[in-house]
Amino acid sequence: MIRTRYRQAVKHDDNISPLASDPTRSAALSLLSAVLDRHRSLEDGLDSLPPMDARDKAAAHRLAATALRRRGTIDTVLDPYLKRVPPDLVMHVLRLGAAGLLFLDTPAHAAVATAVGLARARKLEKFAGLVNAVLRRVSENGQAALEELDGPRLDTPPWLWTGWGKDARDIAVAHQTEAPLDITLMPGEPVPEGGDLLPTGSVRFPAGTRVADIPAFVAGRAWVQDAAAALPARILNAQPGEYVADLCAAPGGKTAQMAAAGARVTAIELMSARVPRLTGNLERLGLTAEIITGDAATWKPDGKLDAILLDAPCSATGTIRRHPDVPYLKQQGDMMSLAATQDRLLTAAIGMLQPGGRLIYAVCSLQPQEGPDRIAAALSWLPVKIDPIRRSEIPGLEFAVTRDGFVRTHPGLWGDLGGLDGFFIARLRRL
Ligand SMILES: C[S@@+](CC[C@H](N)C(=O)[O-])C[C@H]1O[C@@H](n2cnc3c(N)ncnc32)[C@H](O)[C@@H]1O
Repeated sequence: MIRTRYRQAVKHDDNISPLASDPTRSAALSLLSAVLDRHRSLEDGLDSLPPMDARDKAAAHRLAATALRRRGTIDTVLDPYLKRVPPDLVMHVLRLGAAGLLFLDTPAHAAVATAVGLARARKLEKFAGLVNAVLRRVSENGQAALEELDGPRLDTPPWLWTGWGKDARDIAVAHQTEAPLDITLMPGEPVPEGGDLLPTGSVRFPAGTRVADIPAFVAGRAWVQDAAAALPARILNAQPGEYVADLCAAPGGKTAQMAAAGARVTAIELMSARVPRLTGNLERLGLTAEIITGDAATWKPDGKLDAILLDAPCSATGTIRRHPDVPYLKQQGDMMSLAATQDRLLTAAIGMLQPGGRLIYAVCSLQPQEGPDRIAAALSWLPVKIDPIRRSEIPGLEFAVTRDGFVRTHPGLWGDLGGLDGFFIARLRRL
């Protein structure tokens, strides 16, 4: 049955529209290939694109992100129409075409014709007939096929699903939709038009809002930061004049929060390539911090610190709805080395604090090995105690405070407000 369909479909080759490949689809193909074939991040892929119109680039990003977000579902829909698995690049052309057809309301003739044009432009003429035939089938039958499929499950790698325990389905459902745009405002800045003030203080705009269209951002009075990512610095609650460090700082959202609160901030960043973004962001906001390029685990502060924010390097599985490339860049096997790095940073951080000083440990991860397990380990060998986070410290998210006094957010929470990234946050005090 499947093979017959395929043979019949190939005959449609004669009807292919001569529409040439457009820059958006060509860029989207490069992005998809960067992530799936070369295991580079979407962000790196975007940086490597040739100069192009900003709107085309944004559209390419959206198309590639949708193909990644829904890859399991898309591949399942395509499968019956493929006699053999085609070469990777052809498969990506099909994925992009199907993403447009199934999830982005691209009209059938445009989705098919641009995919065929793209195949030809990439010297894949031999497969133009296949692309045409398969995508025609998807345009005819794809929506009906979708109704039979468990999208959240298909689009989530099993090791992640297992790690998310009872919340897995809620999280996976939330990943199917593009995240809204959240910003943090400088103290005293009024809520910009079109934005909704969230109970935790962040301001939210609908998904797809261009940050360049928000006057407060353009004026250097706001920065992009998910509502959950704004919580660690809010909970740290740096006071004017306090000596604090942001141990893993770039691109600087949390450094900016602490500097805006009037603290004396030292921001440390290991990757020199990420430092210009940190400095650039602070300059744009007119904020000051001492910036150190180096390993936070070996940095020595100028005296003991009042407070530390350790936003540790992690698997970033809490940010999948914003970064749908994460499941293709990280693997279960990475957990051990990330946990070891976090333990090293936690140990160093405690040594920098004055007695009674507070440490906020945060990870944008949903994996237990990176959150509660690291705190349990720290409690067993470091001179620290848990300082439980109180529900009143995160208004509107009281239910995210665990029995142990940690904060655990995930994208399935706040569903009516548009969700939020997954974070684990703990506050420790040096004994
Ligand atoms: C989760 S990101 C930090 C995000 C940042 N706190 C913010 O809110 O904008 C982690 C950062 O830590 C940096 N990093 C990783 N290991 C580090 C180390 N040993 N010392 C300092 N920075 C490190 C990474 O390069 C990355 O920029």
